[in-house]
Amino acid sequence: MTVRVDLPGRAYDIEIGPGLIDRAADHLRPHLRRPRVAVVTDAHVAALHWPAFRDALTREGIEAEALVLPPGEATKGWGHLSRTVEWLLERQVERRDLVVALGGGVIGDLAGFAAAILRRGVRFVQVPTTLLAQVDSSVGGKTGINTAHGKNLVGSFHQPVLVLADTGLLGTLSERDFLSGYGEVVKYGLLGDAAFFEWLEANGSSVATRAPGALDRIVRRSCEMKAEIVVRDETEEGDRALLNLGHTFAHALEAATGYSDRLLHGEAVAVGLGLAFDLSARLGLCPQEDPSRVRTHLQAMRMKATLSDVPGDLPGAEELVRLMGQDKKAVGGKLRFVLARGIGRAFVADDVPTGAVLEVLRNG
Ligand SMILES: NC(=O)c1ccc[n+]([C@@H]2O[C@H](COP(=O)([O-])OP(=O)(O)OC[C@H]3O[C@@H](n4cnc5c(N)ncnc54)[C@H](O)[C@@H]3O)[C@@H](O)[C@H]2O)c1
Ligand SMILES: O=C(O)C(=O)C[C@@H](O)[C@H](O)[C@H](O)COP(=O)(O)O
Ligand SMILES: [Zn+2]
Repeated sequence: MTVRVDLPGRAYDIEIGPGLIDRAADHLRPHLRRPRVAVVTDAHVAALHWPAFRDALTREGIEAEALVLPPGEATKGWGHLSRTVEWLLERQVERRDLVVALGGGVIGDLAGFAAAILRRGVRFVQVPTTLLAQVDSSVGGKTGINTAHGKNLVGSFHQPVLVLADTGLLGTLSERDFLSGYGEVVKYGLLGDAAFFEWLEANGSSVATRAPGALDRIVRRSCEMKAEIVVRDETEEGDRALLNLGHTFAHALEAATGYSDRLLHGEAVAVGLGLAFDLSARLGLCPQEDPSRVRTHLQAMRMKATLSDVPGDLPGAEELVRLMGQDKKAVGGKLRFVLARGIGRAFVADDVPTGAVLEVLRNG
C-alpha cells in the first residue's frame, strides 16, 4: 500500500505493509546518488532489526553504517543531537546523501532534525519501527528535540523523501509501547473520522492482538488522514493544529513526569484526549456522554485514560497550566486548545477560560 504526501515540490510516498525491510534496497535506490547510507537507530532496534535491514542493503551493494543511541525519550535532547551531527560529519555525509532514521519517534525526530541542520539540509528517509512512528511521527516533517523548557521546543519542518513502514516489525514491540502508539491512532478518529473511531471500538480486539489486516488498516487510515492535513497546512498556520488534539494536556504531563518511563508520549496523549473532551463537554461544545465514550474505549484497550492512571504524584492544576505556557499553539501569551463539537469533529479554540481548564484538571 502506498499513501502519497502530495506536497508541491516535496512530495513523497509512505509505503505500508509487512516485509518492506527485506526489499529496502529497491525502495531506497531511486533516492541514492551513491550506494551508501548513514543510519541512526537505538539499542533496542539495533538488536532486533538492524541486522536484517543492513543485510537487505549490503547484499544489493548499498553500504550502511549505524549510529546506535540509547533508547528512550531522554535521548531526544541537545547531547545526542550534537553527537549525531558530529558522527554524520565524521562520515562525510554530503548534501546529496541519505540519512536513515531506523526506529521509533524519538529516533525519527532526532535524526530528522540532525539531517535538517547538517550542511543546512540533507535528505532523509524514515523507517519507523513503532506503531506511534508508523501512524504519526514519521509523516509530516516535524523534527526536533526537547529542552529543559519543554517538549519539541527546538526543531524544524524537514520532510523525509520516503517513509517505509514495515508493519511486520510491530510484532516485537512491547505491549506498553504498542498501546502508547495506539493513543495517536484513537486521536485520528476523534479529531476527524467518527466512522474510523467506531471501527476502532468494534475491532479493538483485532488491533490488540496485532492481526496483520487490522495493523495495515490503522496505519493506512492514520497516514491518509495525516497526509491530507499536512498537505493543507504544512507549517501549522491553521488546520495542522488538529493533529495536536490532547497534546496541550499531554505535553504538560510529560514535562511534569520528567520525560521519563513514568509516562510515554502516547500514554500522555490518551489521557489528554479524555481531558480535551472533558473540557469540550464542560464548555457545552460536545455531548456530555462523549468524554466517557472516549475513556470507555481506552480502558477497554487497557490503556491509561485518566490523570489518576499516571503513576506517582502530579503537580497541582495551576502548575500544569503553567507548564502549558510553552505550548507552540499559544498566541500573544494566550493558550489555544484543540476541542471537539463531538466525536470526529475537532476544531481549534482561542478563547478558552483558564478557570474551565483548571476545573477539568482538578476533576480529571
Ligand atoms: N514528529 C511528529 O510528528 C511526532 C508525532 C508523534 C510523536 N512524536 C514523538 O515521538 C516520540 C515517541 O515515539 P515512540 O513512541 O515511537 O517512542 P520511542 O522512539 O522511544 O520507541 C519506544 C520504544 O520502543 C523501542 N522500539 C522501537 N521499535 C521497536 C520494535 N520494532 N520492536 C521492539 N522495540 C522497539 C524503542 O527502542 C523504545 O524503547 C516522542 O518523542 C514524541 O514527541 C513525534
Ligand atoms: O504532526 C503534527 O503536527 C502533530 O502535532 C503530531 C503530534 O502527534 C506530535 O506529538 C507532534 O510532535 C507534536 O508537535 P508539537 O508541535 O505540539 O510539539
Ligand atoms: Zn503526538
